[in-house]
Amino acid sequence: MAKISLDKDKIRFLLLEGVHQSAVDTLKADGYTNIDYLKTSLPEAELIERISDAHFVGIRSRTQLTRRVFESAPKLIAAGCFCIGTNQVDLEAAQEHGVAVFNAPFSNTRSVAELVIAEAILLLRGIPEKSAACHRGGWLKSAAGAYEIRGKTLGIIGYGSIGSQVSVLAESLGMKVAFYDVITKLPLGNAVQARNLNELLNRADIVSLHVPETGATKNMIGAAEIAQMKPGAILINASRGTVVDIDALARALGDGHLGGTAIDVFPVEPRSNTEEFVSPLRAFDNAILTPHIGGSTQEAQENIGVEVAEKLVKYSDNGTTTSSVNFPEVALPTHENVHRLLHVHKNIPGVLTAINQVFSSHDINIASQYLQTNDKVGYVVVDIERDYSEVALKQLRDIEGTIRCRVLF
Ligand SMILES: NC(=O)C1=CN([C@@H]2O[C@H](COP(=O)(O)OP(=O)(O)OC[C@H]3O[C@@H](n4cnc5c(N)ncnc54)[C@H](O)[C@@H]3O)[C@@H](O)[C@H]2O)C=CC1
Ligand SMILES: O=C(O)CCC(=O)C(=O)O
Repeated sequence: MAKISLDKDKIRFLLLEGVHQSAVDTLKADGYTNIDYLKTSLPEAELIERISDAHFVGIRSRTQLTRRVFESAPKLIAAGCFCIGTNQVDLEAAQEHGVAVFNAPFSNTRSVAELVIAEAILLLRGIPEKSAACHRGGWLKSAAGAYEIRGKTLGIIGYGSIGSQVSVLAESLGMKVAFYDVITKLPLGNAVQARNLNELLNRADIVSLHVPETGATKNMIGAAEIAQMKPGAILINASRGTVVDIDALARALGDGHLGGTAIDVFPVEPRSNTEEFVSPLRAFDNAILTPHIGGSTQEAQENIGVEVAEKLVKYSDNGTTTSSVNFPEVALPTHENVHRLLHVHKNIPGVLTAINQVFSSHDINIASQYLQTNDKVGYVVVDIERDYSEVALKQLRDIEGTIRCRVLF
């Protein structure tokens, strides 16, 4: 029969936002050479044009994969977020279009945690203002308002991978740690879980945010929450820009209620390094402002490049979806001497029966079959021992509820 699956050099990858070279190397090592590599993100209209014939797309946090983008990407089978956060992707639209989304849930955790600790030390010493004064020819030699972090209380909001890593580093420097999380978590070391957000805000000298962007975390820290913080306390946000009300924070720096801040993420971030960064926080020397680089270290980016590219390769080569953030997870063995059929469909009754009916009506022997579902989507993988007709494949694609059906040889 005619070859139905694509040769590797025909499978097109669109990599944006300058993902690390390790991603390109990993893809090439596995035979994927058709790679369109861009250093920047793309605005929606341009992205729609570039993605129209891509099978895989790789992004970081700037590129918005919207419903319109998925509607314009008929060949797309997977998206790789070369970062932790996946809030820039319409995960529901991706799922409805049969696009599996992968990320790197741990590779930049340590980089963010180190930055937060460094910022806590610098802010408690008043270094940002002192450094800014030196740059302008000033000389603020004084111990007034300068403190060690030893013995101070760090309040962590969101005790997940990053929050708990910050907790360990902070304790190793002699800090006390309290945390607030919506889930009851095992505290590491001597950390204690606060009963509610206000309790944490009331007792912490430094508050650091490590929650994902969700409806519940939008403006989680606004004027009312800042008012609960101790006079002179420090606020650090390296999570997502939507979590802090920046105008309220600027007012609290202006009236002196807060002693300083470090912000790495903003409600609106420039799309490229040439676009102007606009924020009311630019007015304050005691605000460390960084361009969303919490996870931007060589170590993290290299690891992320390999990790996400390997997940894309695995999905392309054998259909494995382990650790996908929006797809039913299936860990598959290699498929030697069989053809492997991947069928993604709406999770509605009768699809599996219909699939099996097609196989039995064509007398096709099934070597093995795997099924996993979530509330919206079903993912069936079938290894077929013998040759089969394109008619059978068309019938499989025509089954009601089918989103995507592809064959691996
Ligand atoms: N600045 C940067 O470059 C980077 C930023 N990030 C951001 O950091 C976030 C956290 O990363 P991880 O620690 O890996 O995520 P994680 O998923 O391991 O931890 C998040 C924690 O927040 C908790 N949480 C969720 N909603 C909450 C709420 N409403 N109130 C209190 N706690 C809540 C969760 O229960 C969980 O324990 C990411 O979602 C991403 O947005 C991640 C990496 C780099
Ligand atoms: O490196 C990036 O572009 C984004 C890092 C980040 O925010 C994440 O990993 O969630």
